[in-house]
Amino acid sequence: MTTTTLAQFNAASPQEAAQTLRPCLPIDRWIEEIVSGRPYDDIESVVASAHLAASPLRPDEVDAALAHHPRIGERAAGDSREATLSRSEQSGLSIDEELTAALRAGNAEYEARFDRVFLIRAAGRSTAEILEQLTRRLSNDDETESAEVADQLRQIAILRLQGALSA
Ligand SMILES: NC(=O)NC1=NC(=O)NC1=O
Repeated sequence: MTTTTLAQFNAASPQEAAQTLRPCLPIDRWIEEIVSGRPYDDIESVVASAHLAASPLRPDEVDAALAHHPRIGERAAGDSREATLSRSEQSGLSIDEELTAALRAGNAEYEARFDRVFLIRAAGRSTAEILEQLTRRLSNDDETESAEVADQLRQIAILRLQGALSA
């Protein structure tokens, strides 16, 4: 994970600053709002700006961003920054056959119900907890679930941003 210092981020060209943000959340409007808020006094201010720009995320923005997330339990292929991040976020998942099979079935059920990949902030969560969340969210109505997906996406973006910037 290459980190950028806050000073470098503030001093970079808009294009370079955008490159730091894109693997966190590939939404142009979100990236541009944060880039245009530079210079920031501290990382907390960048995070606050990122949170504001992601509240709310439009449904079309969420759908576009989801395309960059592999299924939970499936290893992201390739060596892009996003794939590397995704693999590290999912590194805590269990290799227990039963849990893995249940997760695979849950993903399929979720995709049949909501017609998109199940997205959850995986960092810091066990497979059992992810399964629990998946099961709970399966009974959400569409509107509630759309809001939950946007919130998970925002959490992943903020975690990635905090990992990408160093003081
Ligand atoms: N389908 C997913 O939830 N994917 C992911 N969650 C994360 O926290 N990182 C991912 O790639």
